[in-house]
Amino acid sequence: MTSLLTLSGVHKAYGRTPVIRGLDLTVADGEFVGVIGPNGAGKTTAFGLIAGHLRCDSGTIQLQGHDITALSADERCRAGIGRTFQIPQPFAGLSVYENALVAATYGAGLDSEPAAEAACDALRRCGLSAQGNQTAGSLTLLQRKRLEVARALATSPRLLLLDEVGGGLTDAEVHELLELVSEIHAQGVTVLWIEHLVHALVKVALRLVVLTDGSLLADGPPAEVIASRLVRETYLGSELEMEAEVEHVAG
Ligand SMILES: Nc1ncnc2c1ncn2[C@@H]1O[C@H](COP(=O)(O)OP(=O)(O)OP(=O)(O)O)[C@@H](O)[C@H]1O
Repeated sequence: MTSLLTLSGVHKAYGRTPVIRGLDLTVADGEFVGVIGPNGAGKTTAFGLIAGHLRCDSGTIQLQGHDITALSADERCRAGIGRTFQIPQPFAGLSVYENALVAATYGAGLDSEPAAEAACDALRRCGLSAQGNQTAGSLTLLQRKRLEVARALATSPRLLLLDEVGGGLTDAEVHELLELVSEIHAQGVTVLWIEHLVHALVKVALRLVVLTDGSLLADGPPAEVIASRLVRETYLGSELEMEAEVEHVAG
């Protein structure tokens, strides 16, 4: 598999507080990578750096061998990076279809006809075709999660960054979301998914990376990473819920 995304020696501080410390990460085309780590580890910051919503202090980011470090978020979106946000902010008064259309038009920069096609396609893939005319504000929580994924998909990404889309869902709803993301991955989209629901993530991710204090603590097959003593020790004493997640998966 060829390399799709490469982070080399990436650093980022907020003021004087370093948050990402020399992060190196390579993701091959077609991978499905889960990203875990305690609260404040820098996971969302790393996504912001990859998607261009934040700037690296130093280091480089490459997409398909091209240096994208200096590109804006819009340019990176057009280069094939789509993302969801931890706190989804759909246009509540617009219809579901219009929300996807805005992403295709302004995110991906498509003209009206291809944008309409991309929006419809994204809604279909996310099981929201029947809700196209409903306002986004009237959706259930699971449908809002689906819409968040659809908005990212409407930009036709090669690399999809999912930031805790599973939060707040019931087990059955999480299962539906896993199926949705697995289908998207099977359609050829490379997935990088931050999720606190480790037990759910390990069912679908083929590789797991653990971020702690802004650098990689572990990287490998999910079962091996979760079983690693270092990883389990990192979660010990962290939030109880997370500790339980890791212990539950490790058995
Ligand atoms: N805009 C900001 N300004 C200052 N500090 C920030 C900012 N955004 C995040 N931080 C801090 O940077 C650190 C890393 O935050 P980040 O959200 O990247 O971690 P995370 O691993 O995604 O955490 P969580 O799992 O809680 O979402 C935290 O200590 C956070 O408080």
